[in-house]
Amino acid sequence: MGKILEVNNLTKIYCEGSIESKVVDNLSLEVEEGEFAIVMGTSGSGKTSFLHLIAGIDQPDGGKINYLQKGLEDKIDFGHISEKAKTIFRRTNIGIVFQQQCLIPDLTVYENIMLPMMLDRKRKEKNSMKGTVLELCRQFGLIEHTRKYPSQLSGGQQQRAAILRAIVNKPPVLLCDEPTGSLNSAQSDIVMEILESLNQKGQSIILVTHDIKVAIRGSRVIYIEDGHLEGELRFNSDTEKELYKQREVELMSFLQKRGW
Ligand SMILES: Nc1ncnc2c1ncn2[C@@H]1O[C@H](COP(=O)(O)OP(=O)(O)OP(=O)(O)O)[C@@H](O)[C@H]1O
Repeated sequence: MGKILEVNNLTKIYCEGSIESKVVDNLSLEVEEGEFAIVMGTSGSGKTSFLHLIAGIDQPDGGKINYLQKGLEDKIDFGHISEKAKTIFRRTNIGIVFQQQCLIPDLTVYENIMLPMMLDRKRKEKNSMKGTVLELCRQFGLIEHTRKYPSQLSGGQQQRAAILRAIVNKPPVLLCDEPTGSLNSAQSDIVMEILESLNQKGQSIILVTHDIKVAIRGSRVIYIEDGHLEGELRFNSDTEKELYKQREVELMSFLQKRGW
């Protein structure tokens, strides 16, 4: 497996009046294909700002974000391509899940999940798109809810629909910002099981969280402090559930050393 993302000296500065604050400060890191990278750090350390930069939602003030296209030598310098090229690239290569589900209220679950496929330039046959959406809903427990509107679903069901919408175009990278932040622990568990099962099938994931129980489902924890990479922890690749307790102890010790 090769690298899927390279971030070099990434910088983001916000200005309030004459005061400049570097919220992402010369941050460099790499993400491997098939990795489940967890981003942690104290509140205000720059996690969401980092995610928004690599998602192309915000423009960096310095540094490079290279997405390495599967099977191609070419790198796409995501921080320096036009807005139009970025939108097209993002539509097929990056799935995004936020804490608030951001489903379109006037569309059914089925229509919400179908939407990225409809927008995809390489329009597929309508029947095959329908089959893909229904199969995903079947696999992830939403098949009985496809005709409902988001307001008729629980928070956990809405988040499941948001994840399916994010992955329906099979993006090489899935970015998640606190995807379980508004869910109770049972709903959070279901969402994490879905993300884990996607990752086991090869989906690369970068996920921001404060939650230790969520973080131990990943393969690596990237710790951000004051906008820069302060440390990393790699978990044993074995995902047996009995090992989660061990991971939790490891992670607690890693975080405590950083004053978390
Ligand atoms: N649009 C903006 N304008 C000015 N300052 C901003 C903006 N967005 C974020 N910030 C500031 O940047 C810093 C980093 O914010 P960010 O949301 O990235 O942190 P975070 O680590 O995700 O925090 P949390 O864990 O609380 O969500 C904070 O001090 C925040 O106030």
